[in-house]
Amino acid sequence: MTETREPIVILERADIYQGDRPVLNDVHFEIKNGEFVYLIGRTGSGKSSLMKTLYGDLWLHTGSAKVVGYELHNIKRADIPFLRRKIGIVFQDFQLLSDRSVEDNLSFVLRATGWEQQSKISKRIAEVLMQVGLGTSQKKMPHQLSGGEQQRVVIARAMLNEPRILIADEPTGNLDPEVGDQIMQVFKTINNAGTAILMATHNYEFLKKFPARTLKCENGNVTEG
Ligand SMILES: Nc1ncnc2c1ncn2[C@@H]1O[C@H](COP(=O)(O)OP(=O)(O)OP(=O)(O)O)[C@@H](O)[C@H]1O
Repeated sequence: MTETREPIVILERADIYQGDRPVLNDVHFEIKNGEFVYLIGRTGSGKSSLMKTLYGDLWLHTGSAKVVGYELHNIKRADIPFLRRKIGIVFQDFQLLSDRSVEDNLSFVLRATGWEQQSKISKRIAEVLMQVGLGTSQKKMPHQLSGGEQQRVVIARAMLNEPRILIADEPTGNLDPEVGDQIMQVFKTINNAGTAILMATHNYEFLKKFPARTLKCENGNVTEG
C-alpha cells in the first residue's frame, strides 16, 4: 500500500506570480496519490494562480515543484502538453465545443492525444460517460444538456487519459446548489476509484457535507486549514 500514498504533487519554497506580481510566497505542501484536497480562500487570494502553476499555465517563479513526475522548475515548454495529459483540468465554465456532440467533444481530445483506433476510442468514451452517470448522452449536442450534465461531460473529458489528479477550479460555481451536490458526488466517486483531486471552492457547505483536507490561501500564504 505504500505506493498508493506516494506524493504526486510536491511544492517546496515555491513563489507563485502573476506576471511580475507576487501572489503566494514560500508555498510548500504535498498531495498524495488518491488524496482529496480542497483549496479555499477569498476572491483574489491566489487559488487559480496556484492551480495554473501546477498545470504549467504560469511559470513557477522560484522554489521547486514536482507534479505527476514533472519538475516544474526545470520543465521545457514542449513537455507541458504531456504534463497536462497526466492532469485532468475542470473549470467553472463548461467550455465544450458547441458545434459537436458529446461523443465528438470527447473523441476530439482522444485523437489530439494520440488515440487512433475507433473501437478503443468508442470504448473509452463509453467508460468515462458511465463514470459520470451520463451513459446515454453520446449523441446529444451540448445545448441539449443541462448545466450539470455539461459539467459531467467536462469531468468525463478530463478523465479520458486516466489522469493521476483532477484539478478543478470552482467546478460548481455556475450550478444550483442541488446540482452542485450531485457534481460533488461525481468527484467523490472518481476519488474513491483512486484519482487524487484538488478542488478550489467558495462553497463551505461542501466542507461540512464532504469533509476532506483543506488548504487555505490567505495573505500571500498557503496554510493547512
Ligand atoms: N491574468 C492575470 N493577470 C494579472 N493579474 C492577475 C491575473 N489573474 C489574476 N490576477 C491577480 O492575481 C491575484 C490572484 O488571483 P487569482 O485569480 O489567483 O485568485 P483566486 O483566489 O483564484 O480568486 P477567485 O476566487 O476570484 O477565482 C489577484 O490579485 C488577481 O487580481
